[in-house]
Amino acid sequence: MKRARIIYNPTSGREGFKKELPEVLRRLEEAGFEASAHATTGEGDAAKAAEVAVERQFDVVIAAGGDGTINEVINGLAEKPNRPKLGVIPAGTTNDFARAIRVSKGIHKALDVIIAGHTRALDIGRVNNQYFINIAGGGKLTELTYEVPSKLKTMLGQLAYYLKGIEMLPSIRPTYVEIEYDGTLFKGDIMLFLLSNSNSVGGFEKLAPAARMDDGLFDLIILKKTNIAEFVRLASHALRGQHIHDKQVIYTQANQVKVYTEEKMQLNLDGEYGGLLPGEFVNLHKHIEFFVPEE
Ligand SMILES: Nc1ncnc2c1ncn2[C@@H]1O[C@H](COP(=O)(O)OP(=O)(O)OP(=O)(O)O)[C@@H](O)[C@H]1O
Repeated sequence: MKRARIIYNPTSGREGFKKELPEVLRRLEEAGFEASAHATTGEGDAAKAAEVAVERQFDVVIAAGGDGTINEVINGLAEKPNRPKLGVIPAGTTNDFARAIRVSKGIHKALDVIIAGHTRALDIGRVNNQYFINIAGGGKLTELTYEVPSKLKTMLGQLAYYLKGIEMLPSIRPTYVEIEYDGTLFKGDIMLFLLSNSNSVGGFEKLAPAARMDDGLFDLIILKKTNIAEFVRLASHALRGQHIHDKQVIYTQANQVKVYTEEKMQLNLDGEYGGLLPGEFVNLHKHIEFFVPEE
């Protein structure tokens, strides 16, 4: 019998998963799994729970929560040699990663995908000793994702980010960076850089239009120094995927990217604070097998 370990964040989103847990366990048992669950207790706990699940030789790990929880679970699995298959149940405020792998938002629909059993090996990113699945970035602008209080996010969802973004806009300054990508060197002042593994980022579905999750490459976006008016114009273009040809934007693909900074620059990994740059990013090709809908 296959064994599945659910790792869920009882506080994420509108706390909906907790209520559904008994039914989720029942359905997994009915589908032939021996299933058990771990409720995370706070920061870092989902990663630890994932490591324990590998040690206990679970065949499947199911991460239920927002992007933060899935990111932690990946961090717990990434360095292990015998990685279990990973199912994702989007139950957070931001579920960019689930959207990227076409797992729809309802808990039971997501569970259907896991029970159906179709999997695909996907790339993940590593920077210094941390892992990310969807996106890494730096620059003042990316910092707004963790300056939004989580209570506000629970209440307002995506809107909370936009409100915070508008509030922060006047204080966003460019930063001098040197970015080396697969042998090419960029030097200059930037508003932000993003390394994306998927094309679904913070509600911008067309931010990295060429991104594929199993091509061994990141999509690299560098937004050079702009004023506020230019920035607002570019953001509206980005919603339609029209930013990639702009002269203020570098858009390319790379397997390895090094980012050097002189002043302090925070690293954002999947929407959470990931320490300070500099960093060396590597795309780990088809590193984890995910349950995805059959195309
Ligand atoms: N029991 C808990 N109490 C408080 N925080 C927790 C608990 N378990 C996990 N967390 C933290 O919540 C973070 C965010 O969770 P997650 O991404 O699953 O949900 P979310 O609803 O999208 O949350 P957020 O909107 O805050 O990103 C996790 O990275 C983790 O540090």
